[in-house]
Amino acid sequence: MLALGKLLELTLAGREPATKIQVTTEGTRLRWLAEGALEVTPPAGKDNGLDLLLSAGVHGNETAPIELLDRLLHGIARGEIKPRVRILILFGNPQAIRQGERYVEQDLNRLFNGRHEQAEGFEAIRASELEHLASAFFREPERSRLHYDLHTAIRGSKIEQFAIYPWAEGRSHSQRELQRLNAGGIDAVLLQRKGSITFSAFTYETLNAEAFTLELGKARAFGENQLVNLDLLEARIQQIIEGQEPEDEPVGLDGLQVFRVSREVIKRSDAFKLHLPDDIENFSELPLGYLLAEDAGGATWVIEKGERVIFPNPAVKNGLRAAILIVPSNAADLL
Ligand SMILES: O=C(O)CCC(=O)N[C@@H](CCC(=O)O)C(=O)O
Ligand SMILES: [Zn+2]
Repeated sequence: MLALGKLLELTLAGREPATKIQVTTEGTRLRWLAEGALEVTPPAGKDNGLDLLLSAGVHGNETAPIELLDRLLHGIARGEIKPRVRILILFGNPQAIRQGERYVEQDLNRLFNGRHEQAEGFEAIRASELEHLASAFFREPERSRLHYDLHTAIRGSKIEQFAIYPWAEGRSHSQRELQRLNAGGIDAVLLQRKGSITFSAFTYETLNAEAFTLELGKARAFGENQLVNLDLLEARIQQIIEGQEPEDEPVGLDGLQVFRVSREVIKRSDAFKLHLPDDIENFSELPLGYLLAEDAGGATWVIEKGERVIFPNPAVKNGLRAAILIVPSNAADLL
């Protein structure tokens, strides 16, 4: 295997490769760009016009998606996977990956769309670097742009694998991309209704890519991901990379559950209290009228009809999202 196929090993060791460019016998070029960042270019004449950004490890303790990208890159570096698309592989937060932590100083996935300019520390610098790497990668206007930012969640989930679809004024949802995801084992999509400061929101809103955060199961340490089954997604990503997606797939989104964001619960102060058991699962429906959270100044969040909760986390810093309330939706919301 070409040495640059060992991007994860290099990243875990905090080392730069001696050789920055390598080419497989078939002519696929690997180029090391920065820590945890590698560009793959298909052989001349074999490129089908898609630019595919695959990121994982934006949260350092979410290892199953990092292992997935490592497997795909090994396949490419051994010549077993034959790319027909340009690919940018990014391990988002190398320092946090080495430490096995969600983040070191601050949540990298709250520093995009310029938010890093108002922050300090190495995660702010990394967010800026990731924005530059993604912008340079998606530089050709006539090519298709697709970004999957791969994550796992802190807690268990009633729906294990789901996508978060960012929002931008005037943009419609791509049925093709949703169908692709559904074929890759993604069972639900959550539609955002406003702009955001996550990595996928940056590539969607600012770089005009089709972009999704993909939640793929529960976060565990390296080597402990036997319960996270990524077979369908891995097979689909490999098909996208090789330009080999089936042409005769049934059209439709019948297998995909649709939710939309009802409200975000923002923690305003140290007085914030979230009234949920520690083991509550994502997508749990809460009773109408339930007092979900309280904050300084008498602020309260009371559950409205049909609301379910995902990503509850009272430990976030003040000013950040401590939970999302969502409601079931239907294809009519897929504009
Ligand atoms: O399990 C949790 O509480 C968080 C899981 C996670 O990291 N989710 C992403 C979602 C990003 C998005 O909203 O697109 C995050 O919180 O950054
Ligand atoms: Zn995450």
